[in-house]
Amino acid sequence: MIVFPNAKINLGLNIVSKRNDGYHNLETVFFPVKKWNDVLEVIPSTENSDEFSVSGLNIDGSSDNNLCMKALTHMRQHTSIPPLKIHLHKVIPFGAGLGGGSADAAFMLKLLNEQFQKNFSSSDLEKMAATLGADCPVFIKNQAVMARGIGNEFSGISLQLKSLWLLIVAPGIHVSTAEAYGGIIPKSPSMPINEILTKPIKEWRKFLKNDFEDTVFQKHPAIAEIKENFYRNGAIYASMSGSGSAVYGLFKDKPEITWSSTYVTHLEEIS
Ligand SMILES: C[C@](O)(CO)[C@H](O)COP(=O)(O)OP(=O)(O)OC[C@H]1O[C@@H](n2ccc(N)nc2=O)[C@H](O)[C@@H]1O
Ligand SMILES: Nc1ncnc2c1ncn2[C@@H]1O[C@H](COP(=O)(O)OP(=O)(O)OP(=O)(O)O)[C@@H](O)[C@H]1O
Repeated sequence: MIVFPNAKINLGLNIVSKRNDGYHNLETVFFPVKKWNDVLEVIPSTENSDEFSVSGLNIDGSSDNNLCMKALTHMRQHTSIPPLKIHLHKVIPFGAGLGGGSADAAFMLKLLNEQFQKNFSSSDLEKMAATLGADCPVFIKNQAVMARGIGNEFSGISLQLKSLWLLIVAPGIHVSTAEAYGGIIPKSPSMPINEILTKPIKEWRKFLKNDFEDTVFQKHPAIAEIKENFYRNGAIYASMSGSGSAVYGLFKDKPEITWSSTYVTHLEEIS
C-alpha cells in the first residue's frame, strides 16, 4: 500500500498561554498543502522483523526515531501488526514548520488501520496521533480547521482560497520547534483568527500574525527577507509557517520570483 503524506501551513498562529506540562496553548488555522507530498510505501516483510529505508531528503536520526516507525510502534501497543517493509521517500523539507514528519506519522496510522482492517475511528486515531506530536492529529482528517489547545482541539472553518496561487519557500534553515517556543512571551490575541479570516484577504496582512515571526526573524534575517520579497512581488498575504523556517505567500496570479538555488520551493494553484 502506498500513501502520500502532505505538508501543512498555519494561517495565523497566536501563542496564548504556557501550560503546566511545558506545552503552550495556541490558536491557529491549519491548511493542508495537498500537492506537496512525501511517499510512504508499506508491504509485508519476508523477515521476522521490520525493515525501514528512506530516500530523498537526508533526515537526521535513526530508524527508531523516525516518526513513521514511532507510529507503528504506538499502533502495536493497541493491536497486533505483522512485520513490515517500509519505505519513506522524503520530499517535504523538515524543521521548516510544514509538519511533514507529523504527516508521515498520521498517514502511517491511517494506512495500518485500513490495510489491516483495524476499524479504529478517526477520533481513536487522533488520540494515538497526539502521543506522537502536537501537529500530528490534524493530518488524520487532513482538512482546513481552526485548532486550539496544544493544537489538537479542532473546530470547523470556512475559507475561500480556491484558484489562488500558493507559493512556499523553505530556505534550508533548521528551526527547532522547542527552541522557538522558548523565545515567546504568550499573550491573548486581540482578535480571534476565525474572525480575521472572514475579512477580505488583502486585509489579513494588518491582522493575521504568526507570533513566532519576531524572534525567528531577528535570529535569521534571511527568513524575513523572503517574506518581504513575497510582498514586493504582489502577494496578497505572506507569513512564516509554524515555527519556521518556511514562508508562504498567497497570490492572485501565478508568481514568477527567482530564488537562491539552495532554497526549496513549492507552487500550487489551490483547488
Ligand atoms: C509550531 C507548530 O508547528 C504549529 O502548528 C506546532 O505547535 C509544533 O508541533 P510539533 O512540531 O508536532 O511539536 P511537538 O513535537 O509535539 O513538540 C515539540 C516541542 O515544542 C513545544 N511545544 C509544542 C507544541 C505546543 N503546543 N506547545 C509547545 O510548547 C514543546 O517544547 C515540545 O517539546
Ligand atoms: N518522517 C520524518 N520526516 C521528517 N522529520 C522526521 C521524521 N521522523 C522524525 N523526524 C525528525 O523530526 C524533526 C522535525 O520534523 P518535521 O518535518 O515534523 O518538522 P517541522 O517541519 O518543523 O514540523 P512542525 O510544523 O511539526 O514543527 C526532524 O528534524 C527530524 O529529526
